[in-house]
Amino acid sequence: MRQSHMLIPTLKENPADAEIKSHQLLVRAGYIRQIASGIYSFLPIGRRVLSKVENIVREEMEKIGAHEMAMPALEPSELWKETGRWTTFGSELMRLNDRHNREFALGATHEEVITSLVRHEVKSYKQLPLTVFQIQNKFRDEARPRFGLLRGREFLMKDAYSFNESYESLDETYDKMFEAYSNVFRRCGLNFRAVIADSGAMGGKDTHEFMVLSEVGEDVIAYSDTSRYAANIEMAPVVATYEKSQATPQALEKIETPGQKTMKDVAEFLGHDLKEGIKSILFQVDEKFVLALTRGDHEVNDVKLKNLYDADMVELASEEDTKRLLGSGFGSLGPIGVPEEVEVVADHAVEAMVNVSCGANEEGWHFKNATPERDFEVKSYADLRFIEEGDPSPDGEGIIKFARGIEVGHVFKLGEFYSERMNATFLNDQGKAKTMIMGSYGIGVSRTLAAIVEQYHDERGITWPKNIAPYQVHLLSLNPKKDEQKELADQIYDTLLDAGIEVLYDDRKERAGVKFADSDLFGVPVRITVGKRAGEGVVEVKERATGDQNELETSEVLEYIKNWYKA
Ligand SMILES: O=C(C[C@@H]1CCCCN1)Cn1cnc2cc(Cl)c(F)cc2c1=O
Ligand SMILES: [Mg+2]
Repeated sequence: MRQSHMLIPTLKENPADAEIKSHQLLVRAGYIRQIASGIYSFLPIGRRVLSKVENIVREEMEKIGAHEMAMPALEPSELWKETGRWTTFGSELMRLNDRHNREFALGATHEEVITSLVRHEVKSYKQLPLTVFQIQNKFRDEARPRFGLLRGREFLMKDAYSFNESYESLDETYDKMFEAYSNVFRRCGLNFRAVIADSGAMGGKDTHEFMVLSEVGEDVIAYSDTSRYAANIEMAPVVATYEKSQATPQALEKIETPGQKTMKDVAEFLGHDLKEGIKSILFQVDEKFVLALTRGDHEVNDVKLKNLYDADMVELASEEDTKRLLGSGFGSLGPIGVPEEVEVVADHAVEAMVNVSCGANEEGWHFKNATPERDFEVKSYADLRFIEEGDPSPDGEGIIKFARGIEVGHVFKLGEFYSERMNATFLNDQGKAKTMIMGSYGIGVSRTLAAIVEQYHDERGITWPKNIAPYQVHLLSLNPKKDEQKELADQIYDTLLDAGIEVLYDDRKERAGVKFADSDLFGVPVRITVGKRAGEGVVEVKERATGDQNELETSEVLEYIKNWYKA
């Protein structure tokens, strides 16, 4: 393609509202332009890259037998009323009325739409399993769109839906999707982890998020430094074990600790380190009051507490409830002498503790030499703390490290939530009507594109992976006014095009400096420059990512490019 005819508006400066590299570079290099907050146009080179990502997704979906279709973006509200989601989704679901004043949603996701289609068209187990997908713009009125394509209000998503006759069959489809997603993100050159996002016990397989490791990611993941284990920070189970202290229990002592508020203050005041104190936090768990104990240097994981009680609500007890039940404020709470109505649970680490300090449930007083079971009852010991860097990985391989992640994919086992409410049934091999079992599987295609830029750029611009770049070769003629340069560049352009190479040809009447700067911004992997040695039939070839460059005879160019892309 000749740049003299193309719209690729590049900018020297970062746009004011662009805080992260992918947002800055995609705008500066003329890939996208914002029309409104969180809403973007893809300019020609942006559209080409988006298609490269789309096609990788499409190929991997078709490889596992998912069939592409296209569903409407206009979703009748009646369908969302059948599942109750018309009300549960508030202002994030964009809505509009047609000329007859009928209500529609602008498609945020398509479980209802696809289920309403399948319930009419699928009647027999012989038609299952069925997996369909689409690649389509979704609309979600995010309260705070930010970071360019990473959190937009209209964005490109691949959403797939599976309909299975049994949970075993759903597991098979889920595993195939899991594999396909790994292929997609590997082919996009991304450093990613499949993260256990399940709120259930360790290894719960109801849902995984695919996270690209990046400092600008919104989520924190705990991952193993030697295996592929990764889990959402609030889900990651702690498998660390604790050596029971061999110390002889000393006599309990009540000590005045005036003005010592935090665990750190108390530990310093009593002259021991944090891990020799017990942290006691009072929670309200649904209607119950629970005093959760952890070792002084650990943090209570309220999601785990919620799972332990299978509760709907877990929150810190109020000041007045704390005072009423335990007789003191937050700084002096402890497990000794708590009333019946307060249940005491403790993280496993507490069980191994002897002669430790804890609050005395009296303002400004603490106990020294407290020992579990002798001095206080614990109703149950459980994994109640947040996992920490350095903890052993739950899969037994390596140790845990933290990273921030950008969620680019999410796979769900939906079960019967939609098919039951929408009466999507099939006749099984006994002729009995059964509710279909569903899965749903999403990839943020435009978000993936931005995540690739986050992982592939340098100070001069984007450094696309070979199979994602908008073109394979960027051909520059530095001074088209010089005939020998223009003719040689035109000749190389035609040779490459005839060989099926994707070429972006900078034939503009611009200064060399402008051409080089734009070329570095675009990030096309290989650049061929026709300059002052054109007369000798010699051109320069340069690799964008490594900066390696050398000179080639015109006759060597095509072979060089073919080999470079075969490697
Ligand atoms: O989208 C999913 C589940 C899967 C993900 C993969 C592709 C198919 N759907 C979850 N989710 C997230 N945000 C939403 C936002 C709005 Cl406004 C909405 F109305 C619905 C949803 C919603 O359902
Ligand atoms: Mg998600």
